[in-house]
Amino acid sequence: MSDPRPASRPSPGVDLRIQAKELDREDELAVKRAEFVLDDTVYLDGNSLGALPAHVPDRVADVINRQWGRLRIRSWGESEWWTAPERIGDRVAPLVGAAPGQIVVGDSTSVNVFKALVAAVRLVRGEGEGGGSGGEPHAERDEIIVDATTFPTDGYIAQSAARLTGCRLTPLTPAEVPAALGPRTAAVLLNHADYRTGRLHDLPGLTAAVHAAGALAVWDLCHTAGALPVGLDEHGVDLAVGCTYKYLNGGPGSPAYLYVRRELQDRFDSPLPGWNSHVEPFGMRPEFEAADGVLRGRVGTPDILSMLALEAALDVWDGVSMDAVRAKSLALTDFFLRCVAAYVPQGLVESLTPDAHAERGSQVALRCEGAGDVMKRLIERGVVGDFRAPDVLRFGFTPLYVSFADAERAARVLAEVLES
Ligand SMILES: Cc1ncc(COP(=O)(O)O)c(C=O)c1O
Ligand SMILES: Nc1c(O)cccc1C(=O)C[C@H](N)C(=O)O
Repeated sequence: MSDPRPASRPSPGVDLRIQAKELDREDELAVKRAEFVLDDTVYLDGNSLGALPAHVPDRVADVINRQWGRLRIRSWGESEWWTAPERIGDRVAPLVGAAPGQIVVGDSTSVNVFKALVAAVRLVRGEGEGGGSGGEPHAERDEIIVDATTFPTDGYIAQSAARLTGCRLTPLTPAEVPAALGPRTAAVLLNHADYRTGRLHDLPGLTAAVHAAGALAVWDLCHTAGALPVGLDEHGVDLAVGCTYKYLNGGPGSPAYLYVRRELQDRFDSPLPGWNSHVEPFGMRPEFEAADGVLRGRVGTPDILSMLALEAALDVWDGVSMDAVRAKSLALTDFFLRCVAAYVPQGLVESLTPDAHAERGSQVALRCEGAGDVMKRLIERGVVGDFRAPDVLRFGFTPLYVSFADAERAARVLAEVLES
């Protein structure tokens, strides 16, 4: 039988390449790409380590050469090093929907998970400094619920926090949480997006359910901050943490952040009180007296070089609307999935990422056989994603610098690798 299609009909590849060009032409965020150091690889690993904003090296060089090299100790005041954690916290705040004065930057995400979770249990029980104000103390609450699908560090820290507070730890998928909440639940630690599948969890709904049970919600925003609107204040989140080296492009090991809702701050009793969280750090007093506000979330000397690299990196967000970022992220992941469906023969990959926009973060996870080897070959061919054991290919879409042409090329090269 002859082919009924007209001879001039373009292949799906030509169509998709044309569409990618059109989508890139219409993309209001496309101009942002020039603000990053990128080469001709397709970089889809910004959900692990964000790309370098081009102006950061000069700013860091100034911090090293002038602030450290010439001003030395004077820089704690003159270069405003001392106040960097709260100042940069206020730069992160609008990106996660928080009013100023509720975020401090510092330490790793793991350390901040520990602070937030232990403090949440103490808050609910009315323990600690000024304890019991603002509500009924619930000393009998002795359960911490943790997302069973979490990035491992949160699970490990939750185990330790449970041991230290005398709580039992209940690992559950986020969908199972509402039904499991009860009068003994103290705190619930959840991920806004699943690091493996890219599934977005219902932060407003789950936070409301946790509150209805009289418990507190702690959210890990590592995979959503800088990728979509979070709305911490709007949704009444109690405590939140996140890293800054993924979608916020702060650099390898850049400091994490801790959000403490304003109404909880005067009762926030950190399990890691350090001299930087003291009301009078240079008083060098033997007894601890917590500082006011979110400063209580600080611990020791801030890691200034990383922190000021992050501060510089945050400039790329000036004038960027998180709604535009979300719209592009969804369009990119939709388009990538469409290209994968068009190029990759059926049955070779299975998407673990939900189709529904309301359930999708900013990455696509594809399950396939030999995923580790497939990712190695993709990287050799200039498409950088990552592999998560045992069988997941992860592709992160950072709307500030990933283009639709990148998405099309990644799917095309994936098909070539899988067919070779
Ligand atoms: C959800 C989540 N939490 C925490 C971490 C890591 O925390 P840390 O910054 O302490 O390495 C990661 C990734 O590294 C993560 O994906
Ligand atoms: N933090 C990382 C690191 O220090 C080395 C390599 C990877 C990472 C990551 O961020 C992994 C990431 N959280 C993940 O979602 O898998």
